[in-house]
Amino acid sequence: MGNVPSAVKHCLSYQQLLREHLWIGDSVAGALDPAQETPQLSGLPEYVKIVEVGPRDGLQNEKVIVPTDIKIEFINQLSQTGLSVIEVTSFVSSRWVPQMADHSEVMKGIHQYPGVRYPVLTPNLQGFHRAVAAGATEISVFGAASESFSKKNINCSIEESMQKFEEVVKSARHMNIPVRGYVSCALGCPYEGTIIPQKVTEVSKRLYGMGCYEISLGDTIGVGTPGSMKRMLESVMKEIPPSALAVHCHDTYGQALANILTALQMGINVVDSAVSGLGGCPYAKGASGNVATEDLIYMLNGLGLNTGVNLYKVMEAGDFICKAVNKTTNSKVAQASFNA
Ligand SMILES: CC(C)(COP(=O)([O-])OP(=O)([O-])OC[C@H]1O[C@@H](n2cnc3c(N)ncnc32)[C@H](O)[C@@H]1OP(=O)([O-])[O-])[C@@H](O)C(=O)NCCC(=O)NCCSC(=O)C[C@@](C)(O)CC(=O)[O-]
Repeated sequence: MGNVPSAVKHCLSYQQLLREHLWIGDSVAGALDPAQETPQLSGLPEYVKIVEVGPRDGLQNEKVIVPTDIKIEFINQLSQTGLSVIEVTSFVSSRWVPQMADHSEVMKGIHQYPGVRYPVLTPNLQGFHRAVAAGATEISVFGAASESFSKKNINCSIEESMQKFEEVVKSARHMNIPVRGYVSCALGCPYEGTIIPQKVTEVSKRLYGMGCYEISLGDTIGVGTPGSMKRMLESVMKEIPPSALAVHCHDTYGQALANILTALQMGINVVDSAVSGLGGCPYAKGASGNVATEDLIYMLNGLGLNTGVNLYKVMEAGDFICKAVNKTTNSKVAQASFNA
């Protein structure tokens, strides 16, 4: 059984999972090649990059403050799963998001593994300078396609936010720091309801134009469907190539995996997710967790798509953080495996 984590060895469905060809990461993967047996759906990429947002999006809405050393251990465990991008924290106001108040300690405390990138969120120059001082080498700015959400989330209009982001991107460029751009409410807003694809396209284009290397389109409250995802992406892709886009799906209405599959079929190969389906935005009432990384990997493995991520190690990290925050996992795959 090679390097199988101990908690996973003991779950009854481990053998069953092996039979289902889910093991990725050692010789078993070579022996069982899911791609040979899995009929490929059309238009899918060969490789999918997962951006793990559990330590940031996953924890930011937790009411009880998670101790800094637990956050650090969580990130260190995730770093050993094969994930290549782990969003660590956000350099926002502790008055607005108390859970992220230890951003500098977390950033400084993690072990940075070779081959893993550790971006952080920065809403403005103040956050940017603090992030750099703490050792961040990649950042994300986070805008919205909804005026009301922008105001509630970062206390300024979309136009004002773009001006702040321009300053951040300019400073980041001087330091060769890559910047990712988020567009929240891409498929709906908790305050305005429907958001038209043209608005999402307009904001995405601004962020891409100012130098964000990738635009992550967020279904912040998880209301999208494959239909609305397709319509939104068709519009955004008129201005931005799919190679510079990512999707970020919350699972409130249980559509996240279907929405992600739609995006993959349209040529997108970067997907955000959070271990155990943790997550939610404090300023998006009713939003549930992100799509669970475990469930995403299970789907991608079943499609024969390469992620380079070890599902079992991700399940272990999920088990660790769920126990630490006293929560039951939202991942169906973890539930099925551990409860079988
Ligand atoms: C943006 C601000 C700071 C504006 O907040 P503000 O109150 O408008 O800020 P201000 O510029 O007027 O300054 C007021 C005070 O905040 C301080 N301040 C100013 N900037 C910072 C900073 N960077 N870090 C720490 N402190 C800061 C500043 O120093 C000052 O302190 P005082 O003088 O009163 O003691 C605030 O609204 C904020 O922190 N918002 C963050 C909210 C947040 O993190 N939301 C969750 C993000 S999730 C999300 O957006 C969705 C996403 C990305 O996950 C994708 C999806 O799911 O779709």
